[in-house]
This record gives sequence, C-alpha cells and structure tokens, in this order.
Amino acid sequence: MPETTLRAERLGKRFGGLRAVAEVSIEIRRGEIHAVIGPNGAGKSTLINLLSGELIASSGEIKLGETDITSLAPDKRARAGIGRAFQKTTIFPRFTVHENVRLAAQARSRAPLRMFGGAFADPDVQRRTADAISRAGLAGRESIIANVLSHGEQRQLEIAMVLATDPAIVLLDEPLAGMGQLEARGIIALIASLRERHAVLIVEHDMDAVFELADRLTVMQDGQVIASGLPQDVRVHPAVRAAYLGTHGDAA
Ligand SMILES: Nc1ncnc2c1ncn2[C@@H]1O[C@H](COP(=O)(O)OP(=O)(O)OP(=O)(O)O)[C@@H](O)[C@H]1O
Repeated sequence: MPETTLRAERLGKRFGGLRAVAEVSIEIRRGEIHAVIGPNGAGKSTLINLLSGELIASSGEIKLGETDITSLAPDKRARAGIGRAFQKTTIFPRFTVHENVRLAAQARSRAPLRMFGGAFADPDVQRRTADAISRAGLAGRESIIANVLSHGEQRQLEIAMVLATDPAIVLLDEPLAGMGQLEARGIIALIASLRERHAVLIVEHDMDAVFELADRLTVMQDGQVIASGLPQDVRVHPAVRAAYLGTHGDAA
C-alpha cells in the first residue's frame, strides 16, 4: 500500500454560524489520485483551501508525512511540499513560459528570488524548470509569451509551475473548468501522469473525468464526508447515489 503523504484528521472550518467543513478526515497517498466530489456548496473548495493554507482550520489537524502543518502559512506549506495550481492567478501574462516556470522553480529554491543573474546559474533551478516544462507537455513552447497561450496551454503552464516546486502533493481545484473536450483530454492525460511522482488531490465536477482518474474517491455533502474509498465501491454507496450521483451509479 502506498505511504500516506498528507493526512487531515477531523478538520473543521466555520464561517460565522456556517460549518463549511465538519469533522473531515482524509488521507492522500503518494502514487494515488484522490478525487473529492460533492454537490455545490459541499465544502470541497474550503477543504482544498484548508490543506493549502489559504484558510486556517477552526479545528482538527493536518500532517504532511510526520510534520504538523495545521497552522502553517501557504508559503511555508509550499516549501514543505504542498503544490497548488491556481487558475491563471499565478501566471505572469507578459512573461514567457520559461520565465514563469523558472520563477516558480526559484521560489522553491533556497537562493534569494532574483529575476536575472543567480537563477540562470543555478543548475537545480534550471533542471527543475526544464523537467516541469517537459512533463507538462510544453516543450518547444518555452519562448511563447504566456498570455498568447491557448486556455488549455495556460492550464498546462499552471501545472508546470506547480511541478517546478517539486511538490510531494499536488492540489487541483476544478482543473477542467472551462475546457473544450479536446483540451480536457490533454489535461486529463497530464493529471494521470502526475501519480507517478506525487500524491494528487483533485476537486472536479466532470464525473467522467473523475471516474477515469481517481484511484480513491471521497464524497462530501454539507461539509461532511458521506463516503470514501475505491471508486467502484463509492459509486454504489446508497448515500452517495441519493445525495449526488443519482443514476450515474447505474453505470458501475
Ligand atoms: N469565505 C467564505 N465566507 C463565508 N462562507 C463561505 C466562504 N467560503 C465558502 N463559504 C460557504 O461554505 C460552504 C462551502 O463552500 P465551498 O465553496 O467550499 O463548496 P464547494 O463544494 O467547493 O462548492 P462548489 O462545487 O460550488 O465550488 C458554502 O455554503 C459557501 O457558501
């Protein structure tokens, strides 16, 4: 069985009187793609924000390996090995693909952040930059300015920028949102390849993609986990069918 990379225990988040996430326990293991699904407002994005550090939990504990990261800020979690792809917000639109990925690689290195000079000379930054560009399928596109990339390529660039930080775990919040079918196929293949080196958590509404990608599935409703396990078991779980999947489970 793969080792546990990230473990959340009885995680909770309140917004005033609303319990957006309540007593959620989840394990994300290296070598696995773990999908979190559930109806709108179930708490999926809040959970990702709690894991990445954008939100601090009201209760519970998060461990990365043996390290307690429950109250670490996002930059410290990133350095500890949590990589999160943000939709376009982290891309510098006027910089090239290579410059964007190099900056991400550099942010993870111990060297001070410098746009020119040191980064070019640092072989580790260069290696991680080239490796991330290649893994994200952007080899040959290094000198393209980011804002002229297609929507799908910009998503690839966001993922490249995460990979450049050498994360233990990759968090993806709706990576297929706004994609055409052809572009989605490419991103699905890219996400599938990530399990070779990382633990992956994906929140996604596209059920066909979820069932194609997920090694493990957690279903949330009203802030709570209503089922978790192997996709073939979860999809026939009565509470899941009642709450969310409806007739989709019949395809099992
Ligand atoms: N910053 C916030 N302040 C107050 N309430 C919030 C905040 N963020 C989320 N919520 C509420 O918490 C609940 C869970 O929201 P969340 O966005 O995590 O759900 P979700 O499962 O990701 O939904 P969707 O699939 O629509 O993205 C919702 O009722 C939402 O309105």
